[in-house]
Amino acid sequence: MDVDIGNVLGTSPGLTTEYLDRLDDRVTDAHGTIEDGMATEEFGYAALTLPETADPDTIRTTVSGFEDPEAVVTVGIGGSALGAATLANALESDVDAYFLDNVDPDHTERLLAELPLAETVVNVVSNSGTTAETLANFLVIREAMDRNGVDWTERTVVTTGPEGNLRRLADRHDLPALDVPAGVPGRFSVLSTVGLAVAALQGHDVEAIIRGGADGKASLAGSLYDSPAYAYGAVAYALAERGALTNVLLPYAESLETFAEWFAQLWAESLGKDGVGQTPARALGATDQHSQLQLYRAGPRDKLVTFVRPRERADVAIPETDLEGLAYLGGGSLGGLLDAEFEATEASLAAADRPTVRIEIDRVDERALGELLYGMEAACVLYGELASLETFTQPAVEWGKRAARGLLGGGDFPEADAVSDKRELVISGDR
Ligand SMILES: O=P(O)(O)OC[C@H]1O[C@](O)(CO)[C@@H](O)[C@@H]1O
Repeated sequence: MDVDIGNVLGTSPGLTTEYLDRLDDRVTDAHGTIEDGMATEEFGYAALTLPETADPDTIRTTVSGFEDPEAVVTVGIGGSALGAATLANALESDVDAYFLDNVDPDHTERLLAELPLAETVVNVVSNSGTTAETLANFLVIREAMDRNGVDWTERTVVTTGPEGNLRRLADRHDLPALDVPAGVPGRFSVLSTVGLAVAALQGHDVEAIIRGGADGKASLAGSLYDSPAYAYGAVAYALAERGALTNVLLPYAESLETFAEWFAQLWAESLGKDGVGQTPARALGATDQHSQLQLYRAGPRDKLVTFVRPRERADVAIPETDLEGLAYLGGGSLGGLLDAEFEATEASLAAADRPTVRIEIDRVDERALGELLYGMEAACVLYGELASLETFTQPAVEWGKRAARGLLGGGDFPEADAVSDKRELVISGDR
């Protein structure tokens, strides 16, 4: 993974090499804190040791009982689904991967109708074992299997913490079960059982993914000039301090679209604390050049645009054409056009003094994905150290959970009362 930060120098907002040199002293200190945290497997920092602690054999053995599944559906949400989805949507496989990570009845009903239930593995993932959406979806899919004469206990694998509903369920029905590694928040758990069980079921090279993470870990160093991940985390932090309060994650590869979704949770849930943070925006190149680029180039100077692209990819030729004015496309390729669009968009933002960072990987394969995912996690941890944040917790999400639970009669939560205090000013279209 390479990180090119040249296009944040002299932009507006922007940085200088003199400032980066001064910031580098703080990066050195932060790296020391991160290394200490890794050495003691401290909560959160333990995520950055996963390339050494992840156990691909246990993952493969645990899912080996499912002979040649046609599909795997992951029932989980947030970090319990997005890492596996990033890998599944980036890599090709004959085993179809689906994700039930919402409780939209229309979507769930359509998915259940589509799934070959008797040939599907249900991969239920929840660290806490109490997440309402996950448990509700599991109960629904289990009932669907019952209704279709499929023994759900033969089709289900569980990944969860040491206690809770899912652990008890796995014990009661002797289900294959994987442990969520201790001290690893969901959004940092892709390089563990949480993110890798689906990859194993889909026949991907799990060891290569972990090796990529190890490449990322090996590239951590006491200077941002020696560590792509720290260079990115430091620059994102410094630009946020200068008003770049939105970070547009813009991959130039359809296979990395879900990676942007994974990044959004990592960045928002880790760095949105105490009234500060940098809002992750998800976009896709070249498509969003025709929908959002206007704002990035001519809107408020409050964004960093992070390009992510593979240097190599398959390609498709564009046939020769006599269409008026389009001859320049004929004989080229879609990949050549995508590359030209990327270079032009990057240059367009630079010409408007808008800060951008270019993250490049060799290709979208297991090892490069492992390094990219690890690198973004390390960048996030560094940003959190520089900003003195509680990077690994997410207390703000609990209020809404209690309110929803109270509304559903799941306990006496004052937050639920606040729902009825909603201020109303409805402008109706009804005539
Ligand atoms: O794995 P669990 O406990 O179901 O949590 C799922 C997700 O919900 C959150 O806890 C937020 O509510 C995320 O941090 C986490 O990734």
